[in-house]
Amino acid sequence: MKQVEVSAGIIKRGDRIFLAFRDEAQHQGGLWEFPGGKCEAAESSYDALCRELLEECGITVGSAELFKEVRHDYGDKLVVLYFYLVDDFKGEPTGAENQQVSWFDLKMLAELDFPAANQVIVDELIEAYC
Ligand SMILES: Nc1nc2c([nH]c(=O)n2[C@H]2C[C@H](O)[C@@H](COP(=O)(O)OP(=O)(O)OP(=O)(O)O)O2)c(=O)[nH]1
Ligand SMILES: [Mg+2]
Repeated sequence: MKQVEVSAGIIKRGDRIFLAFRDEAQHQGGLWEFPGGKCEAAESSYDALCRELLEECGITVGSAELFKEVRHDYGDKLVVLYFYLVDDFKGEPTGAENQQVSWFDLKMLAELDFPAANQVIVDELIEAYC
């Protein structure tokens, strides 16, 4: 089965989180995501995070720490996700690739639809900050 390593950023400012909406045509489309993407060969997960957040959201990561590593089998794809907590960044995040984006109150996250691999992250964020 296809296996991919992905870095994603939990972009946090106070008690709000910046999310992007995955296009219907994408794998796990029509769901909210923490912005990010696939790690390239010989690229660290941290470097992939910084590159993807610049490409997709136009921000420069100042510092970020690994929040949790999640391995999830979607049946058609095995995904290893490195979720980083990003609370220091330069620039104002936008949908730099024309994707729909929004800031959400942390307590709102429970109401949104995410890919299955994200459920544990949403639960832990609400537990930690709400
Ligand atoms: N970015 C991101 N991907 C996620 C999350 N949760 C989750 O299961 N995924 C899965 C969906 C995809 O199978 C994979 C990420 O792929 P991607 O489409 O974002 O990769 P990419 O930005 O490099 O895009 P591409 O141009 O290579 O298609 O990880 C999440 O919160 N953020
Ligand atoms: Mg992506």
